[in-house]
Amino acid sequence: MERKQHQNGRAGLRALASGGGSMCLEQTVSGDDTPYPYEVIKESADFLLSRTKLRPKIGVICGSGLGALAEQLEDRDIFPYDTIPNFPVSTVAGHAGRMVIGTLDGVAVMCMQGRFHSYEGYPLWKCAMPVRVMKLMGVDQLLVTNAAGGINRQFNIGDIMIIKDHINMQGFAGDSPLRGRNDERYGPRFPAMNNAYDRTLRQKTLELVKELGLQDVVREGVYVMLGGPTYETVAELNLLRVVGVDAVGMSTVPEVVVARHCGMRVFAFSLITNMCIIEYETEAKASHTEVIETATMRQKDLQKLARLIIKIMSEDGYEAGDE
Ligand SMILES: O=P(O)(O)O[C@H]1O[C@H](CO)[C@@H](O)[C@H]1O
Ligand code: HPA
Repeated sequence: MERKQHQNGRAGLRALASGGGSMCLEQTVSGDDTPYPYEVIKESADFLLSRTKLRPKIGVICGSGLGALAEQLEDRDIFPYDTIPNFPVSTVAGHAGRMVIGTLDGVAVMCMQGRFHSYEGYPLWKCAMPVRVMKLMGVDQLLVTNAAGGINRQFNIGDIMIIKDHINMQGFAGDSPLRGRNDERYGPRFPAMNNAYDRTLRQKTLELVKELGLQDVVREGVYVMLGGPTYETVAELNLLRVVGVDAVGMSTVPEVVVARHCGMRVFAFSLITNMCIIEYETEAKASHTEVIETATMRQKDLQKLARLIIKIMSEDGYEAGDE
């Protein structure tokens, strides 16, 4: 049953966080260079906690065109991003821009129906700030989904790639959602990033996809995030192929880095919405229309897979620090 759509959020510390306040916090949060302090994130978390009875321990981030999963939740509380204090807003087609808290097969989950990308003008820490909000609400396992272009020539459009590792290209260039003063309440200054994508969850999922009839379309591979919003040139794609990338997108890595920093267990998959074009002699072009069309076509299977992963997560019952 749909419960309510919240409309009356307040700006809260938003003015303060953007430099408009008068307390000493002002000096530490004066621009996009500096992640929101703990208190600002806590305000967003407390806002949501005070308006839902549910206490989700599992978070979901829906990629381009993949937000229909949020429609499957029962007993939903819906919060458009512009009603949540301190939240950015979604500006991309296929990202509804709402936080949906509800139950899926009896399990409480909070689901971002749409995410934030760096090409929208957001710094990486702001793209990933909802993950910290989830953390302060009690979430300790995160399912991240995205639409991605297939680089691996064995892949087909519509395949689902379980992410086993990523290449943090922005990190190579000195940018990171963790750039700036480290807050030990989330995690250490230098977090490890091997096994970022939980091995047990990947193994269990791979064992069980046969029961869903998805064994022929589920793959594993390496994801790279580029800044976008341009799709890749042929030369760029050739470079990515050489360094072992299987799929390319413009998201996910900042969210996963922040989730791992604060001890969350992470599972992520890419829907291969298009095959990257690596020939010069062609009129074909990558397009967001194709991305959304494929995502819409593959909704049912993606929802089946997401339900399976959420079931595995809830049965395993993970808490930060368990590994
Ligand atoms: O990663 P998600 O949000 O699924 O979206 C992907 O699709 C868009 C490009 O078509 C880019 O935003 C890319 O990152
Ligand atoms: N490149 C980058 N990002 C993407 C793509 C792509 O081909 N498809 C979906 N997101």
